[in-house]
Amino acid sequence: MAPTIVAPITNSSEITDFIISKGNGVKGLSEMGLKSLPKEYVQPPEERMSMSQIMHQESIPIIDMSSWDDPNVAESICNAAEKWGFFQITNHGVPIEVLESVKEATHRFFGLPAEEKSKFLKENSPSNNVRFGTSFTPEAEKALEWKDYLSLFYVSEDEASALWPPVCRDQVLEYMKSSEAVIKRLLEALMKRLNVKEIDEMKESVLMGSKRINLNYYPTCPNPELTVGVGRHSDVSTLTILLQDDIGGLYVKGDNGRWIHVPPVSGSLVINVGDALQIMSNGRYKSVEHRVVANGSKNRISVPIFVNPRPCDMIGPFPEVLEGGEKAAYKQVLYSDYVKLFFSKAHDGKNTVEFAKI
Ligand SMILES: COc1cc(/C=C/C(=O)SCCNC(=O)CCNC(=O)[C@H](O)C(C)(C)COP(=O)(O)OP(=O)(O)OC[C@H]2O[C@@H](n3cnc4c(N)ncnc43)[C@H](O)[C@@H]2OP(=O)(O)O)ccc1O
Ligand SMILES: O=C(O)CCC(=O)C(=O)O
Ligand SMILES: [Fe+2]
Repeated sequence: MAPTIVAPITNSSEITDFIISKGNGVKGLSEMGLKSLPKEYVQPPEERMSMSQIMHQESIPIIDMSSWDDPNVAESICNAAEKWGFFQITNHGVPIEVLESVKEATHRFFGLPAEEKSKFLKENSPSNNVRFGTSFTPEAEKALEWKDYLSLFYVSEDEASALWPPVCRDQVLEYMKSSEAVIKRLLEALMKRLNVKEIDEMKESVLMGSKRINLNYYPTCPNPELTVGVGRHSDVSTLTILLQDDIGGLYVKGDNGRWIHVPPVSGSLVINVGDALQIMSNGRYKSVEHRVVANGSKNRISVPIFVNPRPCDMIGPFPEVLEGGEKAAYKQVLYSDYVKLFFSKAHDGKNTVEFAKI
């Protein structure tokens, strides 16, 4: 096949057109072999990661879930959710082959030609529930983020069969299905500590009534020190179950404000508390700021499953948490209002949660 000749991209509108409108993403830009970072991606110094901000001696807990019935396991999960808001789990019951095949499927999707991927851009996608994009909210961001993504909001198997990209659909569905048991176990343990004895239908809906899965692709970057893969944010989910590959680059904010690396552990899943669980637990479990650095020599992928309330659910502190006389720190908010606020602005740390504070 004759090589495609690509003219150099020089100005801002050409960048936007090539990356956003034509569906090449930052992957397309990276593959052109550009020597320096376009100015649109240069983050202000306070948003870049410097070595002095990293705390090398700390690490988030790694919890072995093989003896699930041992009360120490549930205890470790709740302690980690209170102190760190982040932990890794091993022996979680999701087969390693399922994890490997969803990673392969992610590479397959991003390996498609831009014309194929652009069928899922917001303007072209057959549904709002399937979206291929780049950065986070390019229209609201002063500086763009070095990441492309495919975001899939799960409605039903039938909808997924009809609308999700066939190159990754089955593997993504399998990963979602096989992670259900561990998600339930985690939530059961976390609820017990909140005095919620049973996860009835109402609680199940508000804790895990909707799911979104993102396939993230962070291409090699010419000046990784000047930009970010994902800027500082907390997730708006109840819990996030994240599969990362073996490259590394995810950092979590520790309680002294410095950043702790989440090292890839083969076969593990990273779990983090989202804003919805912080609100429902009245602040007992913490959604913690995290970010992803760009990489100068390697492409990285990650696959988070965001476990959420349903968009139509009202969320607020559970009555069981307030039974002992604790004052509510958050009001009742409509979850879709909360998520729309999150998606309407650039990443801004933990600011979204202010919307729900009393
Ligand atoms: C992408 O990079 C990210 C993502 C994240 C995500 C972290 C999370 O925690 S995701 C969990 C989000 N929660 C849910 O999906 C819960 C359930 N869903 C909803 O409540 C709704 O689907 C909705 C998201 C509120 C959308 O409501 P709808 O009424 O259908 O309206 P839309 O027109 O579809 O969207 C409204 C508005 O939201 C933005 N948006 C929607 N989906 C996405 C998406 N997948 N990615 C980015 N932005 C999205 C968008 O601004 C829409 O406005 P437009 O004018 O652009 O249409 C963490 C870190 C990352 O880097
Ligand atoms: O890629 C990662 O490791 C984390 C991505 C993330 O924080 C997100 O998609 O919300
Ligand atoms: Fe996140």
